[in-house]
Formats: sequence, C-alpha cells, structure tokens
Amino acid sequence: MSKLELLPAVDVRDGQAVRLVHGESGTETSYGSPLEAALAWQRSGAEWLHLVDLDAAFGTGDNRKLIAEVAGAMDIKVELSGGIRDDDTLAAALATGCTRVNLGTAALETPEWVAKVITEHGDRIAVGLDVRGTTLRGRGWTRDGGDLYETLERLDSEGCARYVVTDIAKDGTLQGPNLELLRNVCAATDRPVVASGGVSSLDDLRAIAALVPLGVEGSIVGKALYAEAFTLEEALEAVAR
Ligand SMILES: O=C(O)c1ccccc1N[C@@H]1O[C@H](COP(=O)(O)O)[C@@H](O)[C@H]1O
Repeated sequence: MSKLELLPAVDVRDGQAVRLVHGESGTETSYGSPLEAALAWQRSGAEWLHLVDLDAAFGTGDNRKLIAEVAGAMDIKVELSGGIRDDDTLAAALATGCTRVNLGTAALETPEWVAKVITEHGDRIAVGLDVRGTTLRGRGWTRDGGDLYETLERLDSEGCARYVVTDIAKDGTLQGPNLELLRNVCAATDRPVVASGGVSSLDDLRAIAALVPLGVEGSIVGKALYAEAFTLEEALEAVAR
C-alpha cells in the first residue's frame, strides 16, 4: 500500500505567508516570509509544497514574482494554485518549474479552456474542488459554481488527472477533516484525490491515510503546522506506514 503524501501549505497574501479561517479574506494570521516557511518545510523532510497565491485567487492583485522565487528555490515538488485562469497565468505558473497546478475558478467558469489545457498538459493539471456541502465555490470561495458531483463527472470525462478536495467549512479551523466527503468523492471518481481542510492532529492524518486504498493520495497540512499542533517530522512519521 502506498503511503499518504503530505503537502505542507504556504499561502501568500500581500507578500506574507498567512493562514485563513474558512478561506475568508480578512481572517489572516501572518507567519512571515513565504520563502523561509517553504524552506523550513523542505528542511523538515517535505516531498511536496502546496503554494497558493491568495491575492490572485481573491482578485486583489498577485504575488507572481515572489511565488516564482519560492517555487524556483525548492528542490522538492511544488503544487501551485491561485488565480490560474487563462493562457497567460497558466504559462507563468508552469514556467516556475512547479510539478503541477491546481485550477479552481477556471474549472467552474471556463470549462472549455480547462478541457483544452488538460489535454495539453496532462497530469501537470489538477482541479481544486473547493466545496461547501456539495456546492463548488470559486473566485476566492465567494461565488457558487455548481454541483460537485456533476462537475466531477464532466472533468473525469475530459481526462482530469487528479482532484484537490477542500471542505471550506473545515479549512483553517483545526476541526478535523471531512472524511465522509473524501470517501464520497473517491467513490465517484477513479482519479487520485488530495485532501485539504481541517487537519488538526496526527490522528487526523492517520484517518486520512486509512483512505489511501480508496483513492486518497495526499493531504495538505496548513494551520496545524503553523500552530505547532505537531511537527512536520512527526506528521511524516505518522503516515510513513
Ligand atoms: O487556500 C485557501 O485558503 C484559499 C482560500 C480562498 C480561495 C482560494 C484558496 N486556495 C486555493 O486557490 C485555488 C483557487 O484559485 P482560483 O479559483 O483558481 O483562482 C484553489 O486551489 C484553492 O484551494
């Protein structure tokens, strides 16, 4: 059985590494330099970095230069998201050398473009399914964007390689992951799923790791690491077997 991949998160707003609660603008807690945070996760043994340009996701500008600097400084794999919605932003994201990008809003608003780039770039494209209940949310999670399972069926048929599933109600809350949502998404698709939102403890990570046989491939870890609920070394050890 494969082990669960862990993706420590660095979310960037106004040049700072931050964590939000429920992804709501204005709830930021700042954790300083994004580059320092990313290098710290790499030194601690991370194999992946989940890097988000929150300003680009919210439409309040972007941190493109800084994001490219952080991605370029990494020796590990990078998953990049936030504001990747057209040819220009996709080209800039891929040019950072990241391993893959997550498309959120674009998958809801410009499905033809997303189908095209899935065909062109294969598994360098993932789709972030950010949900409240079973309703997808886009534009910084401020707008409804359709039904989770209908969208999943469409993206599956277009060849989407993997999904990053975030329960917005859990994100940044340290309330535990939505295991039922993860089970339901895994039952609806044969593509790998990366879990996001709510991880608060090593037991939460073990519970997500128990879903690997169902199709969960990885888990993003954010607030719990910054709040020092556990160390990344402890998390990697917890899911190593
Ligand atoms: O990660 C967050 O906390 C977050 C909060 C609010 C909006 C987006 C967030 N992150 C990720 O950004 C992309 C979506 O960006 P876009 O819609 O493609 O511009 C997605 O991966 C979210 O999970």
